[in-house]
Amino acid sequence: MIEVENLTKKFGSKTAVDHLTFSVKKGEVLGFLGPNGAGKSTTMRMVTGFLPPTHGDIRICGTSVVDRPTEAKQRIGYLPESAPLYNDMTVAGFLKFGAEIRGLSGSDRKDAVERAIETCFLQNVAHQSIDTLSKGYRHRTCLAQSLLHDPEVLILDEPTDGLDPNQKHEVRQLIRRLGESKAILFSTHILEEVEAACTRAVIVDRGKIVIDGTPAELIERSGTGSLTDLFRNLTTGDTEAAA
Ligand SMILES: Nc1ncnc2c1ncn2[C@@H]1O[C@H](COP(=O)(O)OP(=O)(O)OP(=O)(O)O)[C@@H](O)[C@H]1O
Repeated sequence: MIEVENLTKKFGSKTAVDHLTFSVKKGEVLGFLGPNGAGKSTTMRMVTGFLPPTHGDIRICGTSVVDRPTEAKQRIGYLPESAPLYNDMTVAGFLKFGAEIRGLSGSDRKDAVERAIETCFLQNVAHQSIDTLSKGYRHRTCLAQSLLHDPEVLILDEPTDGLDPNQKHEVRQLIRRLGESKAILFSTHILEEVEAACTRAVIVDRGKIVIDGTPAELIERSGTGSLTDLFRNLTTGDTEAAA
């Protein structure tokens, strides 16, 4: 459902993403790992059609994001790294607004908002103003907006960043559950997330994939049973600092 082929992004003389090729099938949750500056967010922004690639293409359910971006984006739910929220709206009001933007109206809009609230366990805060929410609930509200149109593909940029351990656990379980019927690509630099939420993971370093496998395969490849050791052996540390 997600096919990334030879995806490359250059910013001036800097190559942020370097000929990446991978795919994600329905029922797969692909963890996208790498150190700071490895090219994760740049890749996510190209996959979701917000940034044009220098080379390469992305197909969402067979539709090219480069050639037919509007059609491709209709099948994607996207949680960006710094997800935007309107603080003066209530949770339900924000989701209703999001559903309207997605072209839903009448009972379809009402059903979409109710389903997103239920899926992300937002019932208790549905009528609360967003500026009064804890970080975890704000995060879940952002996740809920990405689900409104029941997309086949979900792209989540560091979906557990800044959450406490209980909230991280809940969001990982939610990702796993959603992954049963969708194709999910999510970026993280938290290694425990590979075992907790992914069916497969890739590690990128300086814009290139350095390993691709199931959590069990990655642990075996580490030689020590530690994903941290594998990560440290395959990556070069902070790319910004290295540059
Ligand atoms: N708009 C831009 N202009 C110039 N360079 C950029 C731009 N966006 C990203 N970069 C550079 O591209 C590289 C990859 O950045 P990116 O944000 O994709 O990394 P990341 O893996 O998401 O990092 P982090 O884990 O810190 O979020 C970095 O060296 C970054 O400085």
